[in-house]
This record gives sequence, structure tokens and C-alpha cells, in this order.
Amino acid sequence: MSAAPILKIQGLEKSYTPGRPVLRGINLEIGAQGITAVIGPSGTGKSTLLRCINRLVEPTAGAILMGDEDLAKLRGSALRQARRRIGMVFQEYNLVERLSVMENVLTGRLGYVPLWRAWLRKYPEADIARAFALLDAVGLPDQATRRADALSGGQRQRVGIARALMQSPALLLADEPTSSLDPKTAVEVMELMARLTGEAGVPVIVNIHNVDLAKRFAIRIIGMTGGAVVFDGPPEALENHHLREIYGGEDWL
Ligand SMILES: Nc1ncnc2c1ncn2[C@@H]1O[C@H](COP(=O)(O)OP(=O)(O)OP(=O)(O)O)[C@@H](O)[C@H]1O
Repeated sequence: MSAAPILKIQGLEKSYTPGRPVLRGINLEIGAQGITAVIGPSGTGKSTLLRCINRLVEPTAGAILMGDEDLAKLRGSALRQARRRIGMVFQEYNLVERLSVMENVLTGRLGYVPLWRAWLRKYPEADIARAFALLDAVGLPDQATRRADALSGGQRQRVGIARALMQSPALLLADEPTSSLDPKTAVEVMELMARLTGEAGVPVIVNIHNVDLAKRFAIRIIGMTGGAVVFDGPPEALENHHLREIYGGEDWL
């Protein structure tokens, strides 16, 4: 790995129920650029891993180092400050349905603007200009005033990506961003995410069920099974025997 990693995960464990670990001692270094795809069967802890990084889930043990900060230990305002450097794209978009597309994108600035400004919807001019530019970049230049619930799934995910980039994140997490989309839209959304994060130099960790999409867009694939990493390498190194180890069985191959 050439540049210093953006994230160092050391001995990460998570048990929702004591004695039943979902993550079993994960050690990973995530590079400062490109897309890292995490694949693995349902229930193997991929979402838990991502959510430990931004602390939507509390790790049980281990360290998650970003720079010299251990994200696993942050509290209060330090945690809020760290979180605004980590964007998140969700499977079900997590938009505020009754708000306009523009307002949804601007919520990406919530960690930066004073709360009273957000309540009064008085975002700085520069933020509004940037939100328009991002809507343009995600291919929705004419949708700013539409309500989020009037959009298609693919359009919603484009808004989700614009909102995450509005944060000016140092790292983007994407949890199954294409699972609710048809195959063509899924490719378009991955292409968009890859292009915009590449241009902005933002590294991405994406959980994804579709192995072909993972291989097509990621520079690195992490295969998990049973809460542990069993494959870690470039897409071209991922062979059928790895997939058998990750997913079990072979009838599906
Ligand atoms: N909030 C929670 N409370 C208790 N158990 C949970 C919670 N969230 C996840 N789990 C359990 O942890 C395990 C891992 O779940 P997780 O969602 O991280 O897996 P995943 O690999 O992302 O699965 P999928 O691909 O289906 O999204 C599962 O057994 C799940 O039931």
C-alpha cells in the first residue's frame, strides 16, 4: 500500500449478545484511495463492520484508527466531528421523504452549520452553490425542488451520494448501495460513485452482494465469512475456490 492508510482497524470485535461474536478480531488497513468492496454471505457482519467505523454500532473491543484518533473511543463532540468526515450511503437511501431533493443534499452539511441555520433552512450561499453543483454531477440538475418521495430508486440513491459528498468526507462508507436497484441502475450508480469519489480523491468501503460489481469497480476485495476476513486481495486474485470458502457450497457457482 503506497500512501498512508486512511483507516487502521485492529482487533475489532462486536457481540450484540455477550458470548456470540458477530465480528471476530478484524484487522484491516484501508488505503487512502479507491474502492474496497466487502463481500460475504448474509449475516456475516459486513454491515456491522461498516457501522462500527462510524459508530452507528458500538464496537465490543478493538481500535479503529483514523489519523491518530481511535474512532472506537470517541464520545460527544469529538465523535460528531469525526462522523462528519465519514459519509454514508445506505441501501434504502435514508432520505427525508417529505423534504426536497435540495434540502436532502444540504443535510450533508448538518455537521458543519450551526443548528439554528439548519432549522431555519438558512444554509450558507457556498453550501447551496455546492449542492447545485453536486446535483448536476449526479445527473439530477432539474430535480432540486422535487420531493424526495417523488423520485425513483436510482434517483434517490444519486441524491444519497450527493448528500454524502456534500459532507466533504475523508472516507465514504456504502452499505449495499445497489441492492434495491435493478441491474442496469445498479451499474450506473456504482459508475457514478466510482467516478465522483475518484475525482474527489475519497476512498470508499462498500458492502456489496453482487460479486461481479465488486470485481468491476473495486481495487480490493475483502471476503468475510463467519465474522472474519478470509480473503483480501485484488479482484483478479479472487477465484472460485475463494468464493466457495466465502459463501460455502458450490452449486451456485
Ligand atoms: N442491532 C442488532 N442487534 C442484534 N443483532 C444484530 C443487530 N444487527 C445485526 N445483528 C446480527 O448480527 C449478525 C450480522 O449482521 P450484519 O447485518 O452485520 O450482517 P451482513 O453481513 O451485513 O448481512 P446482510 O448482507 O444480510 O446485510 C446477524 O446475525 C444479525 O442478525
